[in-house]
Amino acid sequence: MEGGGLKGGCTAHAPLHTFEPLRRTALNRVFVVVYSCALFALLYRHAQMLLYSTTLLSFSMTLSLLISDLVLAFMWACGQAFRMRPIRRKEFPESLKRIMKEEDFPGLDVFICTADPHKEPPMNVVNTALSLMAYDYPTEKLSVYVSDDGGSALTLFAFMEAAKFAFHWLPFCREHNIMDRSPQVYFASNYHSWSPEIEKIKMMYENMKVKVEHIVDKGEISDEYITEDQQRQAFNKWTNGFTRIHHPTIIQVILDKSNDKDVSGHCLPNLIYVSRQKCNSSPHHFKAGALNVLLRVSAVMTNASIILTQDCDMYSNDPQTPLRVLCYLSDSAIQSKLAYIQFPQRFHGLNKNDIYASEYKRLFQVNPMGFDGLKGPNYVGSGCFFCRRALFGGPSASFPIEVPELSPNHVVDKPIKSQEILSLAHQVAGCNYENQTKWGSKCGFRYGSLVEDFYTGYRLQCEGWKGLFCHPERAAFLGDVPITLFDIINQCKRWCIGLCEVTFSKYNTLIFGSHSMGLLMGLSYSHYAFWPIWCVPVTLYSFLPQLALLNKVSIFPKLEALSKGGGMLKGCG
Ligand SMILES: O=c1ccn([C@@H]2O[C@H](COP(=O)(O)OP(=O)(O)O[C@H]3O[C@H](CO)[C@@H](O)[C@H](O)[C@H]3O)[C@@H](O)[C@H]2O)c(=O)[nH]1
Ligand SMILES: [Mn+2]
Repeated sequence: MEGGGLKGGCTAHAPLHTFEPLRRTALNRVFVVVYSCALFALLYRHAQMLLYSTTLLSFSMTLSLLISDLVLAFMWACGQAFRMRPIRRKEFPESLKRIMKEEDFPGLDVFICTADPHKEPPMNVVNTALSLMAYDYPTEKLSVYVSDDGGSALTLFAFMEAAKFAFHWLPFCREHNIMDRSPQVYFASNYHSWSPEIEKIKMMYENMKVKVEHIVDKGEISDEYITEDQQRQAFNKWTNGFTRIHHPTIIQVILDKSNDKDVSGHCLPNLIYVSRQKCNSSPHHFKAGALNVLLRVSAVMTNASIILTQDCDMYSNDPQTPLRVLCYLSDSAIQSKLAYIQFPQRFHGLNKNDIYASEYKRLFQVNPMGFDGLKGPNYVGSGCFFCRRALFGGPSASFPIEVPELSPNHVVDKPIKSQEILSLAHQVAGCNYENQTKWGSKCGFRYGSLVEDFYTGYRLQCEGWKGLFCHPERAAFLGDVPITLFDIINQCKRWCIGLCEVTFSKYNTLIFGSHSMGLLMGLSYSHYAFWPIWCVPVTLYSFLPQLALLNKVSIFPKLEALSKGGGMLKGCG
């Protein structure tokens, strides 16, 4: 990307970031050559066997072997692209202060997506939001937007409670310099010493938790919990005809940085609840649709130049994360083409040896380093900081957008709760707003695949944007893995369908991808896009040995046959 060796964005004294190639790269390249020769020999043998086969049985078995091994060889070849130039990066947030004052930090809009209060408990979503609101970042530059695709009053209620708790929690984190800023994680850990102050804030948290869990269990908010008129007005929007798939837009500014100060007098970040309009007649495009609504609503309200997209089950595990991001974004050498900075998805609650292999370490931690040495990692949906501009056209040309207020250059000069801002925000969150616009095709998060993250990152990189992989030792975010077999199979099915949608479109990673980004990037993306075809060799290989045994056919060469130089098998020949 930026040349070889140990390099980085340098100031006069210390670098903000460096990177170095991994040591085994040369060895990997030699291995690829040797192993490719072996693969060609194997495929040659299969082809020869096919030509010499005499019975239908031996023919079909050899053909199955040939197909399986062709698929395996193709997947292997794609995977090797990651090993051609893997790099490891390091950033030095402590050097940041020397070149940048806090007043000059860019704005940061955080997007959290949730879709179902029963599958994604509001208490978890609230913990994610609190951990992000408590970032070590100037609060007047920070806004947190919550997209509720479940359109649930329970989620809104949970956030109203969370806002009250934030008045105490944020100054508490700052004063005690706490690392675990998700209250649930902090109070579950037992390393902090007891003090009356900790006990007091823990009580507050427990009270909130009991209240929220109680209303979620009951499925409705009883009158006793609604204390303010403003709250009552908000909940009145849940009228009789309101369902999760058919309802009007609800936008609620829960915290407003220009008015709300925490108990120590510091301003609080904006906290905005958004449930976009849903109607049976127009497609909602799942998470990509939700993110595009947030992109527009946030443009109208705050229009920060950096956006963090976050799944509701992924809390922040390190309050310094945005400073790491600034180490890259403030480097003018890479700024102009940089679309996003991806952190790995890491998970908590796995047992030490991860016996169910839920960590997907290769997918989320190893392969992205390989991508990073080329044009950058794929976007994985959560833990990713975008430059807003990247979602509005290519690196050299952005196109005019239908409403000037949505443009990334627009400066918001009205209070967030003003009537003009609120009515425009409602308008851009409507379900028919995107008709006849470029949203989802050229602008914003891209539609057309169930894996909108993979597809969006891919399309951005095809346009010429670059990504960057940031993998600090302490996990920046920690999330949940699916824990039931049903959930895992469902996730797997969703990913496979989404990837097939990309593979069988005109944006095929092998053809379009290699053409736009070069062969290695095309192969790397194909390693994911073609992931569903693993099922071909896995299925064939699980039946072949039994069939061969039953029919007394041997499918692997015998040593003596090989030493005679023929390689033909008695049974199959
Ligand atoms: O209509 C929808 C569906 C989902 N979501 C949210 O999208 C996120 C991811 O959905 P989930 O069902 O948890 O999918 P996973 O397979 O666990 O997620 C992985 O795969 C997705 C699709 O590739 C990515 O979007 C995610 O970021 C990535 O973590 C969650 O926060 C949901 O609340 C919505 O907002 N609206
Ligand atoms: Mn998930």
